[in-house]
Amino acid sequence: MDSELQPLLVLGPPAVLNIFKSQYSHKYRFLNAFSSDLPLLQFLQTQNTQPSSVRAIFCNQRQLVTADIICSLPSLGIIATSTVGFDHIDTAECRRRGIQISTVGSQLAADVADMAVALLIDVIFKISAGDRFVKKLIPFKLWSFPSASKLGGKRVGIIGLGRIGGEVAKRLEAFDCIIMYHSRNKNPSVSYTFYSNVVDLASDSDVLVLCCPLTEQTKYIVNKEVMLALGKDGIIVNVGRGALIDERELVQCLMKGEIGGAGLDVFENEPNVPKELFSLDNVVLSPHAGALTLDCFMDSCEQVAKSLDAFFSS
Ligand SMILES: O=CC(=O)O
Repeated sequence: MDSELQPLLVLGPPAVLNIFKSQYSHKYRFLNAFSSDLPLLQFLQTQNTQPSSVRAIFCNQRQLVTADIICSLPSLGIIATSTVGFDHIDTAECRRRGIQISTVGSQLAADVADMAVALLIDVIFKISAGDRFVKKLIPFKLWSFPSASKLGGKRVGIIGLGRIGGEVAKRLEAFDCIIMYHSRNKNPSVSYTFYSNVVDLASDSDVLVLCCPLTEQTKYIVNKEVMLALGKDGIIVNVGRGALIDERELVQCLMKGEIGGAGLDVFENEPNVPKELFSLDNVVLSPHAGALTLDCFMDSCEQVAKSLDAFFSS
């Protein structure tokens, strides 16, 4: 019976939810507030649900879990996000209330790392640009496409050597890239060169790959100074969060040729993407799709389910 099911407030789009629903509808009553325009309390009323009966939220980065939302739910004990990043959740309010935040990991890290490498290869070898070129080709011009540079030997500065950054490093090592990194602390278990300063890392790198979480400390970690240090042939790949880069400056640097190119899976004001980037052949854009593989969805669902099980059985 419905009344025996745990209410689970869903704040995120249907893709992962639909998979989760198909597997766990015997346990949870899904309150899909993401598709509702109503304020939360009104929405819960339409679902005949008391705010105090909601102990868990299932979300992802497409909807903010604000202090207001958290405050409306007096019994909330866990926020399970099907993402690695949790910058969409008001962590200060969670700390204050002792609310647990659970995130997901390994499959997602692997897929996002693959996306980072794919974007880098695309920018370096001009694959998307070449595709556009061939499709509007006047045959005798085939050989006039600008040449690419090789990936092997490139010095890659990874910002954030956590799970995703570690996977990126592993993959790019196999391409004979030289790996360096910046993170909050030096990681004694890796031999890559550590930089405590991002500008220094950028001046010694051909490529910067952003993989760190977005926090107050990392917002705009790549600013104009960092981009100028990277230089006119430098490439930036961002699979972390858009606001890790000062996007306005990024657009300017790309348009003025102050950096060489960019592969971007994330944007500062998603779902908005700066239109100036659309006509740049040295820029490859992707719709925050690094973690959109079916394997990733399945794995995330399993991990969210485990966290919720542990929470409800404790
Ligand atoms: O963006 C995706 C994630 O943080 O998992």
